[in-house]
Amino acid sequence: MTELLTSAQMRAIELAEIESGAVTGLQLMERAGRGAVETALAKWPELAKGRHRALILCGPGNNGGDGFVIARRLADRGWSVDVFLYGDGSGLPPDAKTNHDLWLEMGRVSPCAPETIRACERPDLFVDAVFGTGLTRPLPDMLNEVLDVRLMNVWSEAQSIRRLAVDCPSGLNLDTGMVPSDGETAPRVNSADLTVSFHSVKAGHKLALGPVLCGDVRTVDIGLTGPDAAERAMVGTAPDPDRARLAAPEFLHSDLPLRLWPGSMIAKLRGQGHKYDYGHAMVLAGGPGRGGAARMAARSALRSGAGLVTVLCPPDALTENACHLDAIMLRACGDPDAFRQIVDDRVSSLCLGPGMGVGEETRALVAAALAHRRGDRGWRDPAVVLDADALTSFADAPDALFALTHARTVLTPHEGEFARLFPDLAQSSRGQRSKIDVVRIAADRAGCVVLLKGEDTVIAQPGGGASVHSATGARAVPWLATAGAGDVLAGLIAGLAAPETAPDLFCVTEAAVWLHCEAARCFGPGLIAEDLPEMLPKVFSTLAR
Ligand SMILES: NC(=O)C1=CN([C@@H]2O[C@H](COP(=O)(O)OP(=O)(O)OC[C@H]3O[C@@H](n4cnc5c(N)ncnc54)[C@H](O)[C@@H]3O)[C@@H](O)[C@H]2O)[C@@H](O)CC1
Ligand SMILES: [K+]
Repeated sequence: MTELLTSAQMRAIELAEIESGAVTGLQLMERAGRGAVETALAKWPELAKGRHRALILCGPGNNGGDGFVIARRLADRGWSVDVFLYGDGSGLPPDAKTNHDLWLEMGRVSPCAPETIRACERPDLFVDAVFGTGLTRPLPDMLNEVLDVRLMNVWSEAQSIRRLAVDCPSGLNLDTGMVPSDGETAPRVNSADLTVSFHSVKAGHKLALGPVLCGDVRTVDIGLTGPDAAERAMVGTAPDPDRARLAAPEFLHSDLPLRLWPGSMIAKLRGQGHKYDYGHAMVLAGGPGRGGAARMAARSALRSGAGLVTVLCPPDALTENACHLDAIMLRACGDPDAFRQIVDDRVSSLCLGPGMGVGEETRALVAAALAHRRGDRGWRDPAVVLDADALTSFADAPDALFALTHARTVLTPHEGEFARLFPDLAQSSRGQRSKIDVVRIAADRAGCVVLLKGEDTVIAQPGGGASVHSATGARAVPWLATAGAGDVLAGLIAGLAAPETAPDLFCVTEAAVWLHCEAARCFGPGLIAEDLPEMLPKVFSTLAR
C-alpha cells in the first residue's frame, strides 16, 4: 500500500534524513527539481524535443527553491525561462537562496506582479513553485490572480499552456485537500495539469478538492525511503496508527498485482471449503414495500463470498421477499426476541440499516445484533455492519449506540448520516481538521471501524489506523452516485467479512470499497445499484493477475 503523509510527517522524514548525514537539503532540492522536469517531459514528450519557453513563479520558501532548480535545468536544455519571485530574495531559506543565486548566474529574477507577468511572451510551460507543504494561510489576492495563468487573458491559446505544480497547486492545503479562505470571500482555486509530489503522496492530494485541483499526480523518488517504509506499507497488515494509507493496489511507488491486493483479502478466492467455512451473513430488512435495499445488500453479500445469506424480515413482509429471493434464505424476524432465537453461532456477519426504517424497532434490533457475541465460545465475534436507518435511528442519542458497538462493528455513514452521529465533526464544523482526522476521532469515539463515504472515502479504526480510497481521475465513477449503491457496499462488507478466515474488519472494509468502485467502473455509465452485485464475478475474474 502507499502511505499518505501529512506536511509535518514529510518535514520530519526530510529532517531525519538530513540530520543523519545521509543527504543534504541542497541535494534533496536538486533531486526534487530534476525529478519535476523529468516527470513533466515524460508526460509531455513534445516538450522534450526542441527549445520551449517556461514561466516559473517561485515562492519565499523551499518550494520556490525547487522552482529555481527547475529554471536552471530547463535553461540547460536551451529553453527561454522567465522567473518571478513572490517575496524577497534575501529572505529565502539557505538551500532556496543557494539555488536562487545559482539561477542569477544564468538569468533574471523579477518581482512577482501581474503587469510584469502579462508582459512576458506566452509560455509553453507554466510552473507553480510558490507554496508547497509550508502554506500557512490563504493566498493574497495578487497571487490568486497570477496563479490562474490561463485566466490572465493575455496570451492567445492560453488554454493549451501546460501547468506544472511543484508539490501542489499553491493555495491547496496538503493535509486537508481544502483551500483556506479568509472567510469573507469564497477562495479562488488554482489548479494544475500535472502535480509532482516528492517521496510520497500527501493526504491533501487525495482528499476533498485535491484530486480536482492537482490533475495528474505523480510521485518522484528523492531517495528518502526510510528503513521502515516498506514495513509500514505492507499489504494486509494492520494500518499504521500514525500514517494514513491509500486503499489501492500499490506498494511504495509501484503497481501491485491485483491477486496480492485486494485478491488476498477475499477468502473465497484463496481456497476450497464447505459453505459454512465461508460463514453465514444475515441481513435485516424493513417492512412491506421497503425490502429492496436489504435484498440488494444480501445479494452482494452472497456474491462477495459469504457461504450462506439469510434475509430476516418482519412477518408481514415475508411474501414480498419470498417472491424475490432464491439462493438467499428468508426468515421472519420482527423483534429482538425472534432475532435471538434465530441467530446461532454459525452467523458470522450481520448487516443492518438499509430500508429498515428509523425508530425504536430498529434501535432494538441493532442492540440485539451488537449483543450477539461468540467470543466466550471460541469464535470471533460476528462482524456487524451498520448503515443508513440503523445509524439515523440513533441520531438523538449517538452515545447510546457507541455504548453498544464493539471492535467487530463497522459504521458506514454518508456525510449526512455522519453529521447526525458526530455533529461536531460534520463537514461544516471540520475547520482545519482533515477528513482523515475527523474519521479517526469518530472511530475512537464509537470504538469501532468507521467508513465515511465520498469520492474520498475515509476508513478509520480506533487508535488511529486510517485509509483513503480515492474514486477520482481514472477511477472516477460519477454514476455510482445512485440510489441503493450504499446498501450494496454494506452487503459487500458483510459478505467479505463473513468467512471465518476473513482478514480483520479494517482490511476487509478497505477491499470492499475498492471492489465496489471497480464493479461500478466495470459496468460504466447507466449503472443502477442492482447492477453492482452482478458485476462482482467479472471483477473477481481480474483478481488472479
Ligand atoms: N526541505 C527540503 O529539503 C525539501 C523541500 N522540498 C520543497 O519544499 C517545500 C516546503 O518548503 P517550505 O517548508 O519552505 O514551505 P513553502 O515553500 O511551501 O512555503 C513556506 C513559506 O511561505 C510562507 N507562506 C505560507 N503561506 C503563505 C501565504 N498564504 N501567503 C504568503 N506567504 C505564505 C511562509 O511564511 C514561508 O516563508 C515542499 O513543498 C517541496 O516543494 C523539496 O525540495 C524536497 C526537499
Ligand atoms: K506549488
